[in-house]
Amino acid sequence: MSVYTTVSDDMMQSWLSRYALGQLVELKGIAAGVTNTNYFVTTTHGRYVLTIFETLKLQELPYYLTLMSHLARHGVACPAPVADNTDQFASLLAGKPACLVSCLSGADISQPSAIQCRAVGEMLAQMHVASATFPRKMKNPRGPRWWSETASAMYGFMDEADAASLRQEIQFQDQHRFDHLPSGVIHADLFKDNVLMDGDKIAGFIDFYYACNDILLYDVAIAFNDWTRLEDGSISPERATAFLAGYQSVRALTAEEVRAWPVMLRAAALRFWTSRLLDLYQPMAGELTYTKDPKVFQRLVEAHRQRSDFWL
Ligand SMILES: Nc1ncnc2c1ncn2[C@@H]1O[C@H](COP(=O)(O)OP(=O)(O)OP(=O)(O)O)[C@@H](O)[C@H]1O
Ligand SMILES: N[C@@H](CCO)C(=O)O
Repeated sequence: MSVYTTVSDDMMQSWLSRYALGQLVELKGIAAGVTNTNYFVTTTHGRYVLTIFETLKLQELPYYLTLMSHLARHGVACPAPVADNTDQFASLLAGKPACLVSCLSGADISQPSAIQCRAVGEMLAQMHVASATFPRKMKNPRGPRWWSETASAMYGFMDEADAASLRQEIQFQDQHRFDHLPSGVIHADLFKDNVLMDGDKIAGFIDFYYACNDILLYDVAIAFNDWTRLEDGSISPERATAFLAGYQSVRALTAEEVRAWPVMLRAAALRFWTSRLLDLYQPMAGELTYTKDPKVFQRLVEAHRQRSDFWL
């Protein structure tokens, strides 16, 4: 259950007076989610999602919220933040930064079909294209420097063979730089649990709080590694082909991107291998973590090393 910050009906009603959204009808905590507190808020005007940010600061929010607003305005399926009477997307509630966004239909799915993978690939490309005109910039806090430094702090916790495999991957990635590839705004965490599906349609991408400016192909690889992976850890060729066809139906990959793809798949898997190791061995104080298994991404890195077919 992740309602870390409790909001009473009275607090909510009073905070809602900042908005042109009518009167509070119902306030209901959302159990899913790990990092933030989320509520469904029904008012006399409609249904919204309240997010209370447990770690991000008020001054850090404009990048993410104006990005979501920009994307929603361009027709990308994602929640639209609602501005208050002072034209701000976020303000303090119960002493923490909070915002309201539109409530989407649909639910996340764990076993996507090829058709659903195609739809996600297509919407991801739409997001990349639409964000080309987004003016703000954010560096990726979890790029190559971050994973090198984090891995150095993890080797001591790992058994020797696993540490050697991680070291090998960091060294391999150090020999490859992608600064020449197309870059832009990336979601950076487009896993299955961050997409709400309504049948075969994308109801919306959510959880933009790792979004940043980086290589577009890296975003494609992050989503690909999660959406096309079967429960046994192997990549489904049907899902893989459909996902990439969906992406390329909107934005064709350049020849340089196609050449970089095998290395990028490994980089994207390395990023989550490292973050899961960090969550396992050095969880943040007070954080409620359902620790996710780092081995899943270790195995994926190692499988990508052996591959000769990359679905492109
Ligand atoms: N705009 C929305 N419309 C409908 N449901 C939403 C919306 N935003 C979030 N949700 C629901 O709330 C749940 C939790 O949201 P989310 O995954 O963003 O939580 P978080 O704690 O902020 O992030 P994380 O779990 O990635 O750390 C989602 O699984 C989804 O069911
Ligand atoms: N999607 C991440 C967790 C949130 O960043 C993972 O599965 O490791």
